[in-house]
Amino acid sequence: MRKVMLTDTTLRDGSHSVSHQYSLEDMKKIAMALDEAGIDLIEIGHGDGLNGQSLNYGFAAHTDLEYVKAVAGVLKNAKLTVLLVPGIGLIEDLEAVREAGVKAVRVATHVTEADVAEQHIKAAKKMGLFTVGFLMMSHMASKEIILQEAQKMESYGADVVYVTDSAGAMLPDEVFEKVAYLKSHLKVPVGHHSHNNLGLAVANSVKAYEAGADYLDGSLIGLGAGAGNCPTEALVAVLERLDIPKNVDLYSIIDAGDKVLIPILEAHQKPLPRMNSDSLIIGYAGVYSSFMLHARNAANRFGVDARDVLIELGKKKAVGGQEDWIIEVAHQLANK
Ligand SMILES: C[C@H](O)CC(=O)C(=O)O
Ligand SMILES: [Mn+2]
Repeated sequence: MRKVMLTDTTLRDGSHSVSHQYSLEDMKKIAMALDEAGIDLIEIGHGDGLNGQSLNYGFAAHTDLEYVKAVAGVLKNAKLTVLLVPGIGLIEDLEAVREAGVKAVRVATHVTEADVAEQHIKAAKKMGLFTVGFLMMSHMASKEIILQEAQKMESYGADVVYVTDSAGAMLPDEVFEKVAYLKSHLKVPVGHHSHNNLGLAVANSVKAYEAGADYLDGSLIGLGAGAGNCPTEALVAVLERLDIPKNVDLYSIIDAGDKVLIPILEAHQKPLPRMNSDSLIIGYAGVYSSFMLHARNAANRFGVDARDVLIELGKKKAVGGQEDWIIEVAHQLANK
């Protein structure tokens, strides 16, 4: 059986769950626990990636550079990783965090827009970074289109390409079909990042492995946008039951969640992630997970149902970066 590499995103996607308010000490403690447990890549920073700090996406307690500087020195084995959405993050931002100790980057684009990653992937490779192409909202495109976009990322130099289920909208057979198709046509390895909106994150991750994925994602206790990500500790337990080799130790990763992350969430007075009716609707409607908070706010403001706002955005095929649309949609629904 081939080994699976695990990326933990508690400190990046998971930062949505703490409104991007991790302190430097929180980041350090969690990163050390993940590193000790054997996580291969630890992704950190604002939930929306490098330079995500804005009125649209929310201001973080610290800049990405401050977080990177705090964490880089405490990791022994894991690759310190950031996420970059071209247009939100700039090549200069990547250069700055690379100088501060970042070893890997995931360059994320909407599933049909790999072209916008060309300069960023090429620049990342030139900087000597392990570079992952991250095709978001992969439920919105056919396997043929995903392959076409993945091949672009591969041609720019990506070391791995991800089928990313940003909205937690994909079903197990769909994950298998799309990952297997990429695996049989790409030269580089394939990865899968899941969200738990339909309660399928662990099952979909296992399906992705069975289809040939070599990289899988999780976050401690499933922290993350919307219903959260695939819970790393549950994924590790299932991989262990299936005898799939990995570098992560089960008890240490469980302890990282229980003894390190949960007390930090309690100190921030933040609830643990769970599937609720809103996040279920996100998976059902097939919209981006981080739309949830904005949809709730807009729904309250205009006196409409957040579920209708999300379903309408799904019909309009709204993508990350179009958060301003949420208010417009809520306003239109209110005027109907
Ligand atoms: C920028 C996004 O939050 C990346 C991600 O984690 C996803 O699409 O899912
Ligand atoms: Mn995500």
